[in-house]
Amino acid sequence: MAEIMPHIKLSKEQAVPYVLLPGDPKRLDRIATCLTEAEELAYNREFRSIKGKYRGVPVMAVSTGIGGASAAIAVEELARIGVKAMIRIGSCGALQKGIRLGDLILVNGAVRDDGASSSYAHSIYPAIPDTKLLLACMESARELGARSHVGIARSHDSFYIDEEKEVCAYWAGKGVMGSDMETAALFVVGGLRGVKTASILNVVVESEESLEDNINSYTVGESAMMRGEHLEILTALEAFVRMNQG
Ligand SMILES: O=P(O)(O)O[C@H]1O[C@H](CO)[C@@H](O)[C@H]1O
Ligand SMILES: O=c1cc[nH]c(=O)[nH]1
Repeated sequence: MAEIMPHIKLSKEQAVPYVLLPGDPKRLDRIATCLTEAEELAYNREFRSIKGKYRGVPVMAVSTGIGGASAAIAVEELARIGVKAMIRIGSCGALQKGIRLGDLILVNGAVRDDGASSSYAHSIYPAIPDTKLLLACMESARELGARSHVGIARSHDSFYIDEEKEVCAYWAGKGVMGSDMETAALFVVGGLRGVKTASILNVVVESEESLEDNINSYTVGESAMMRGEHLEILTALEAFVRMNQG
């Protein structure tokens, strides 16, 4: 009997080497429209999964939910069933002026301001993507004509802290491009488990704008943010095609 992972509810028999990792389970519906032979595999808690093909290459997508803790569980269980490369398809807030809604941030390192990655390794251990996978994402984004920026993200555990404004200003001052909640955990856990990782973040809040307003319009609207999401999905899928070509 195939062992089924306790949270993602997937087994080795279902796994393919390449996986997209959105946070939001609903994003899988939009990923599915880019695939052929798309089928839902499982849906347990925040972990929803689909499988299909992109330009003939088998891929899966698994939602990680919000935060490093659940993302780390997804990465662990996916590594255990044989996944070799994972690209986060996330949303983020920009920390620098000039980065616009729907722009993509291709993360080349993450500030580990989350709890999950700290439970795996001291905070001086770097949260970095796989170089080849990041380069594949950069080439794909360029070919697709996506407005993209390569730089550092800060992964955190809550944006409702009393000092949020000051904390964001601090990291903006250090040149950090955007904030999300899962990239650091993905990079650290993936790195420790020998999985190639990358993270593409679609900007849904411009620097110093209202977080709630923009996240709300992201969930309902047809907009620059939705175009950004479509481009980040295609960028990741094209990167997997490049990886598959060797
Ligand atoms: O849209 P996703 O991929 O979930 O990413 C961002 O959105 C959520 C917060 O609204 C956090 O998970 C954050 O990292
Ligand atoms: O500002 C934002 C927007 C989305 N996700 C975050 O973590 N921060």
